[in-house]
Amino acid sequence: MTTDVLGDLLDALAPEPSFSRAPTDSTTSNIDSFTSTPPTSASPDSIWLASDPDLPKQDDIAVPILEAAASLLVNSTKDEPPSDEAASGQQTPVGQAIVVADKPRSPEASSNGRVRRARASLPVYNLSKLSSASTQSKKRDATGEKRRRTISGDTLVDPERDDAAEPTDGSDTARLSKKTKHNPAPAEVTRRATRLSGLPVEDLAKKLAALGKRGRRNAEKKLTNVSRELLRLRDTNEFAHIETRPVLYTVWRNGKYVDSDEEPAEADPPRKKTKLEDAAACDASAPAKAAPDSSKGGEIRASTATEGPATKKRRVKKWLDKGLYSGQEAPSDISKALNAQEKKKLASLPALQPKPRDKPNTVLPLPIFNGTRLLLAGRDFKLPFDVCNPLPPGQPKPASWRTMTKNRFVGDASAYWKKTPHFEDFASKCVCKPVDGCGEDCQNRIMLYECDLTNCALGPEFCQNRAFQTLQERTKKGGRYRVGVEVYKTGDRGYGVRSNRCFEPNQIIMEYTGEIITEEECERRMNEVYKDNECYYLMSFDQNMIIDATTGSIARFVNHSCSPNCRMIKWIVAGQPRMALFAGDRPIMSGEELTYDYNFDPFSAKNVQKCLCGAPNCRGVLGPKPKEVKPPKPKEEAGKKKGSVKGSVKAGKRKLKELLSNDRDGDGRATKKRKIATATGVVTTKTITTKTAKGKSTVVAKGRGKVVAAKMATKGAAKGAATAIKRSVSKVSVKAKTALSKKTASGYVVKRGTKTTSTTKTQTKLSWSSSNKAKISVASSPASASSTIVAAPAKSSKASPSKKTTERGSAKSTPASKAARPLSATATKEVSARKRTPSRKLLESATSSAAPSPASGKSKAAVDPSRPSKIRLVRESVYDFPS
Ligand SMILES: C[S@@+](CC[C@H](N)C(=O)[O-])C[C@H]1O[C@@H](n2cnc3c(N)ncnc32)[C@H](O)[C@@H]1O
Repeated sequence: MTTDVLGDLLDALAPEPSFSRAPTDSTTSNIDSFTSTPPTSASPDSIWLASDPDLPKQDDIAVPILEAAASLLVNSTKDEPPSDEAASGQQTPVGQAIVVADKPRSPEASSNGRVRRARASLPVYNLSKLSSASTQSKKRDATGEKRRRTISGDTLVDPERDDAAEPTDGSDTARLSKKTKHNPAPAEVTRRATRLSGLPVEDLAKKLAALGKRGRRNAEKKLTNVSRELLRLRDTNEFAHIETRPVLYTVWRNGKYVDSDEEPAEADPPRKKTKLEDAAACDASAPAKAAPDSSKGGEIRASTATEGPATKKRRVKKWLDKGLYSGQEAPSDISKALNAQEKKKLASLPALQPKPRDKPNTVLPLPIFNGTRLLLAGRDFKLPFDVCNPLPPGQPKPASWRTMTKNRFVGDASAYWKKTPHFEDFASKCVCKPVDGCGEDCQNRIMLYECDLTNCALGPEFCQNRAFQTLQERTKKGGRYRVGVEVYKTGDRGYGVRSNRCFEPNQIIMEYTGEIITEEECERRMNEVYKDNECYYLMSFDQNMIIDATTGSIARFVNHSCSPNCRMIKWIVAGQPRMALFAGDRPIMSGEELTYDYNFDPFSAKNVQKCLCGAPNCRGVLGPKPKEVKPPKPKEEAGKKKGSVKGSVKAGKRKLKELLSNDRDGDGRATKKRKIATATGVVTTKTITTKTAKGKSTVVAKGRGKVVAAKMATKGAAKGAATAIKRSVSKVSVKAKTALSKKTASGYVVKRGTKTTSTTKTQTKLSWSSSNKAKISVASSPASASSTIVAAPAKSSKASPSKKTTERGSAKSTPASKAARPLSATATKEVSARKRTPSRKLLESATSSAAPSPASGKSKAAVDPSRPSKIRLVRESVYDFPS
């Protein structure tokens, strides 16, 4: 009996994937296809899933069958009388064989093969629905029966066949399936853990091993047979997971299966209470409360009472389809705006009537038809204040050039720089307090020295005189807004630089960097390297050196304008001269082209370029700045300005420049107009006028002239109009010690008078004078507080009249007073020629221009004792002679 049962069991198990546990090599492929075969009577899906290695083991699937068989085995070994079902050829289906409620402790197995946990209270589940048999529930039976196939051994059993068509091989599994179908589970079935059933759950592999050789061979043989059937099955829709019948959905509620056929249709689940209902409820509970106001509420209640659950009425936003100004009168003719009648009507709108209790409206709304008018009139688009407004991509770009973010000394420049440490003589140190914040009165600021740890007691949190540091901070992270400028192609002047953000007045914008070269190197480059260039990026810098920004920052692309919005200013930063572009006195808007006045002196007519800046005051050519002649102020006005000028004198170089015309000393006393050597013929004379704010010292300026690279005479358009140029204005603060009779290598001569002051502000006017080995006479007219420097060419007679000569003097620039000027293309080319052959005519005119000096030919300064203490800071420079 046991052997028969086992045989049946093997037959039943033959097509099951569990057999893949002991495959032979020859059957591996079959097993593969076999394991991926979906439908079996036991659990089709699980077989398909078994092909996935990540999914539960196949043992788990085989276990229920084995257990079912085992239960049969147990029954048979005990020789128990067959039950009625068994007698009638019906056996307990798998689902029922697991547990029956009235035998709680009897051996049982989970219907789906999974080990169940024991539970203290044995809840009653409708296992026929929950278990795999539940998939064969009534509904499933009705709709999904056709899909079920039963595999018995190697024979597919047609589920449509009636009971008479019993499987021929007597497969228990097939029978079991049938029984399951025809014997619905009893109403009360409980779930029990398999491990509590007492039956050992044997491993299939063990069972196979126990079969012996022959048994295994039989089993394998059956497997190969089965696989052919399964291969056929593979082509079915079911295998390909093509659903041909509708999917049935089951309903679960509170963790329990709800059979819609069995259970009476429940009322709709409680809807979320709408606010309206809440309101109605509230109203119902407290009618007295709601009664006094709102007839509306009453309506709502009425409607809810009569119509049942109220649906929320959607609020319709009028303006969605009517527009923002819906309900307002529009002008009959929008091009004429409102006529009087319409205005009157508009004014009578109740919404516009003043209410006595209303607070006054301080924020005025836009006029109602503002938009209409704007559309009709139009307006240039302009972004708000500090919005970054870069150009769109795809702009033409200049040919690539090597950029340099820091100045670099090239060749002898470094050595030359070190040899002349004249800045140390004027090393500035401010005495500002936190409350001052290194503002306009800051000593360093006036001297154009940037504050740092060494020369300023205030930290960066208080000090406002750290423009270069601020610039570095601003730009180090990069980004268009932080950089704030971009190169763009202008219509007629090549490339230029525009702002893509706004800048405040006098704010630092970008640094002008490049290679710092000596004059000789500049000359060499002009003759050899740049000889075919159209644009030059050379600018006079400091100590007669030149910045060549051919390799440098984008500041080199900044164009000239006769009415500029920026300035190029040289500052001393940590002892080093640095040049940067600063915004002018007015703010710069986003999108403006950045320009500064080149104050450009071409060396020859060849180099005169037409200026295309388009400013109303355009000089017509790229040339030097004309002399500023301002009408003298009426006395009264001058008197009124007494106090203000005093303050303004402290205001630094830029403000002093403006105040030059007022010519007032530090005490507010009006001074006489400075004598400025006027240009005669082609000679350009530089005059340095100094003025101090305090003290009574006498200053005599004396020194030797030296050609400054950037001092270029005008020719061509500027010919004959060469004028004394107010070159730069600076305030110089000198310590008493250093100020005393100190002649510096840079050509400054500073003498102290009777009293010393620790801080003295000096206003410097610089004009250029020409000379050949110039002996500069500095003369102070008793009547004038200013010193005029005129050229007294000592050996002019020796010069050939046919040749131009310019001799370099020994003048050095002050850190603060030297303006940045681009060099003309041929500037340096002609310098050497001029050195040797000065024009007699020019020299004569130079001499004549020295005529006002009482002591022509010698440096001399007369002192006006009536004048207050002054330190006159004189810088001498000799200008070359234009032909
Ligand atoms: C330092 S570069 C400026 C950048 C130059 N536009 C470029 O494309 O490289 C100086 C040259 O620009 C031109 N330039 C600058 N400003 C000008 C102006 N206002 N009118 C005419 N040309 C100007 C002149 O050719 C001048 O020699």
